[in-house]
Amino acid sequence: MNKIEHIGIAVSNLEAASSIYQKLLNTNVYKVEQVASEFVKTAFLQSGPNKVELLEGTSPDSAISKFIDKKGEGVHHIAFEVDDIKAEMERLKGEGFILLNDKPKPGADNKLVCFLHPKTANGVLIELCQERDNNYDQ
Ligand SMILES: CC[C@H](C(=O)O)C(=O)SCCNC(=O)CCNC(=O)[C@H](O)C(C)(C)COP(=O)(O)OP(=O)(O)OC[C@H]1O[C@@H](n2cnc3c(N)ncnc32)[C@H](O)[C@@H]1OP(=O)(O)O
Ligand SMILES: [Co+2]
Repeated sequence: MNKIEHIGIAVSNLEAASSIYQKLLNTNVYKVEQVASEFVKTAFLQSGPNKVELLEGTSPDSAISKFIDKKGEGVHHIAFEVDDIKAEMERLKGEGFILLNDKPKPGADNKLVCFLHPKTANGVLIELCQERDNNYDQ
């Protein structure tokens, strides 16, 4: 596990939240990306080594929409950068963590991702992120 790759924040309105975080971080959104498979629209900001991912649900069934319905807006997950997501998934499975997807899946910002259930990480949803290079076999 390398550095924190991003902090995911669940928001009800991506544009309004982007404007707030642009003021807060004194930088502009560098990428807006829809991840249809996750039913989310994301906006990324980076200041120094700190990356923030704002997420709006695009369907009532979206994990983000359900999170906001239940808990309101706020910090949704912590993503860690990994060099080899498959190896890390095997290691963490062996350590008793519950993986929410059994294969790496495409994420935003050119990553392959896997999520760990919050109940196996003291109530925190954890995301593993590996840079998605072109010749990655799914
Ligand atoms: C991939 C694009 C992008 C990227 O970076 O590349 C993203 O980050 S996409 C982010 C959105 N996608 C996901 O979050 C996928 C993984 N999440 C899930 O599979 C679900 O959200 C899950 C399993 C965490 C929760 O499922 P669900 O909401 O259907 O179940 P419950 O509401 O019953 O929740 C079960 C239990 O977990 C607690 N919970 C839910 N979400 C979170 C959270 N984000 N952080 C901490 N805890 C969470 C919830 O409160 C329930 O707890 P309980 O004590 O049983 O009430
Ligand atoms: Co994320």
